[in-house]
Amino acid sequence: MARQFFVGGNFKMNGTQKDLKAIVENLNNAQLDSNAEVVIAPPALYLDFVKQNLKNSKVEVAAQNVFNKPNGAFTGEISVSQLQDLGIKWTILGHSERRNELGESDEFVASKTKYALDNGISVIWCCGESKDTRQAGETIKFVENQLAALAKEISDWKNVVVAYEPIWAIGTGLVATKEQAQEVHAAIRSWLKKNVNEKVAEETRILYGGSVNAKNCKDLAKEEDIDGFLVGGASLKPEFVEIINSKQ
Ligand SMILES: O=C(CO)COP(=O)(O)O
Repeated sequence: MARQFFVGGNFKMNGTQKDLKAIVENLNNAQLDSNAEVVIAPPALYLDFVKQNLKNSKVEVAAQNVFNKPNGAFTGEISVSQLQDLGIKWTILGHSERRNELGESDEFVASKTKYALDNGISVIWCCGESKDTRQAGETIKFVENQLAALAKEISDWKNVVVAYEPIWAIGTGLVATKEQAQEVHAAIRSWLKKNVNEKVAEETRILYGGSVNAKNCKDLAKEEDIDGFLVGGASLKPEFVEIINSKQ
């Protein structure tokens, strides 16, 4: 089964209403690859604003994070039911910026992923190694450990998209080579085959993230196990359209 190409735009903590309106209008007016699935993740404060302004039915809105408890006394968090209330069907979880800056453990990320999936929210689950881990030759072992923590919690992978984002490539302009990315994507797929099952390995989309831009996306998109991208900085720019269309 061919996996549908998937492109996510992670706006991170960027944009005001004016900026976001311009980004959304650019997407509204663009010709987007009809075979690509596209989601954009604005800051939580603007989820509804972006959704209301989005007129291109090809594009869905995602949260950048969601909590693992129902509504209640959890200051600063947002709940699955609040996402559902706005008609949001996706969330990113386990981004390295949250793991590293905010101390989210593998177990916490896995628990939030389970909670979101159990309650009908699809998840872009992120993994990826630091520069030190890569230099120590431990990239694959590291990513496999992150996967193992997730696999302990979840059994249904149907609504999971994996994003491999090496930390040294995020926001640095140092994109992974297509060989480096393909090697880890293939390792993730073979881990899924061995530890979950063949169908999940075959069907799960594995995205690459880290300094993807209009120039490097086409070559990366040709790799067998790269099923799309999770884009940071370039998703705020008009070139995001070229990245969405990189498989055309
Ligand atoms: O972290 C990323 C997407 O989640 C990648 O960010 P950049 O594309 O800015 O490197």
